[in-house]
Amino acid sequence: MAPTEAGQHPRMALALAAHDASGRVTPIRISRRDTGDDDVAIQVLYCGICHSDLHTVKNEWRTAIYPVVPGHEIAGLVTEVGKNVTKFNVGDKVGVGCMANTCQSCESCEEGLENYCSKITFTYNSRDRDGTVTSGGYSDMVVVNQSFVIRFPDGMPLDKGAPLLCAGITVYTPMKYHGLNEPGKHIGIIGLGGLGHVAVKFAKAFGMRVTVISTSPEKREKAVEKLGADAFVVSSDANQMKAAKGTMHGIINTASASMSMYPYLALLKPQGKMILLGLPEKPLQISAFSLVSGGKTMAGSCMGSIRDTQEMMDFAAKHELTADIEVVGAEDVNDALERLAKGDVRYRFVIDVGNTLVAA
Ligand SMILES: NC(=O)C1=CN([C@@H]2O[C@H](COP(=O)(O)OP(=O)(O)OC[C@H]3O[C@@H](n4cnc5c(N)ncnc54)[C@H](OP(=O)(O)O)[C@@H]3O)[C@@H](O)[C@H]2O)C=CC1
Ligand SMILES: O=C/C=C/c1ccc(O)c(O)c1
Ligand SMILES: [Zn+2]
Ligand SMILES: [Zn+2]
Repeated sequence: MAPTEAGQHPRMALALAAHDASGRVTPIRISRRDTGDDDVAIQVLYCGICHSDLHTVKNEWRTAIYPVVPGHEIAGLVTEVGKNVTKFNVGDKVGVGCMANTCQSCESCEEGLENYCSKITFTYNSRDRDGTVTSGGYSDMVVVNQSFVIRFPDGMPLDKGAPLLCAGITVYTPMKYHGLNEPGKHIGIIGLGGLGHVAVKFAKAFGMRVTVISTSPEKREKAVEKLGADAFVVSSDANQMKAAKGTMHGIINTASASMSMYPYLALLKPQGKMILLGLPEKPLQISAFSLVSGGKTMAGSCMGSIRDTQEMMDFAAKHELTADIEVVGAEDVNDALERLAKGDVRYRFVIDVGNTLVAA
């Protein structure tokens, strides 16, 4: 299908965009800004397919600004740098996650927690400073301010490393800031998908006991044998949930759909913490008693800072920790999005942009 025209910047790029809430994308020509003094231009080689992309293109969060070019687990090569850019050179292996700009002056930005900036611009589907809408990494090139570009450490592959730029940092951050990275502690991971499976890998790298809590019994064998989970609990099995009751110091919730929190909070020890990462379309159901009795905490966590993202990538490279991926061509992205909606991926789709998103 011939790409359609769109965009207000001076140079053209190829992309895949959603034009409605069907959950499908089609080829489109978009425009990208010229490389400014503080910008890095990147040839996109790989881009992960995060469930947030699916929530967005299906307008489940009611935020879609169509045409939406999703993609925020971007990996590629530097092709051009602005005159103020000193940290990167042409040919460098780099990545871009979910942030493309922040105000750099609010309290959060001042604290180095720009992921909580009140004026954040996301890499995709987000109004930028110049009024245009950001287009993400389902595209053959991106232009990003140098402050939001991550260096790929030596030995970290672009394809298996791309999902760490969102899934990786999103699970790493709460483990770091909520003391859920201490050897010997017991952590539960709800949802064995893109975020969930890298959460298992990071938790094991931190020396923790890990229990996967899943709606999919068929995921058990690989979770234990391949990912190294110490235990696997099927959330619909009352006996398995009862046996795990009150045993976990913390739980990372990556579920992409709504659920009743009661049975999951019961798995926490007194004063345990449930960290919410999943962003389901519908609200979660929770009763006060399930938090109050036991003095338990629920906290949200959003992506992570650029500094922590670089720290996470370096940690992952040192521990040879990468995502388990299924590489798809641009022509198969719609099938991948359909399969993702059904949980039929082990555990992250990654688009081979460099070899397959090419002009017809
Ligand atoms: N807070 C943040 O900064 C970020 C949030 N997100 C959000 O995190 C969520 C997960 O993203 P991602 O890992 O890419 O998604 P995936 O689809 O890869 O994984 C989600 C997992 O949730 C589980 N799940 C699905 N439905 C239910 C249900 N009804 N009850 C319990 N578990 C369920 C499934 O695991 P299983 O089969 O094992 O049950 C599924 O594999 C999304 O909502 C996404 O938007 C993503 C990135 C950043
Ligand atoms: O997949 C990454 C999405 C992160 C995200 C976090 C918070 C929020 O409000 C979003 O719109 C996206
Ligand atoms: Zn994401
Ligand atoms: Zn700010």
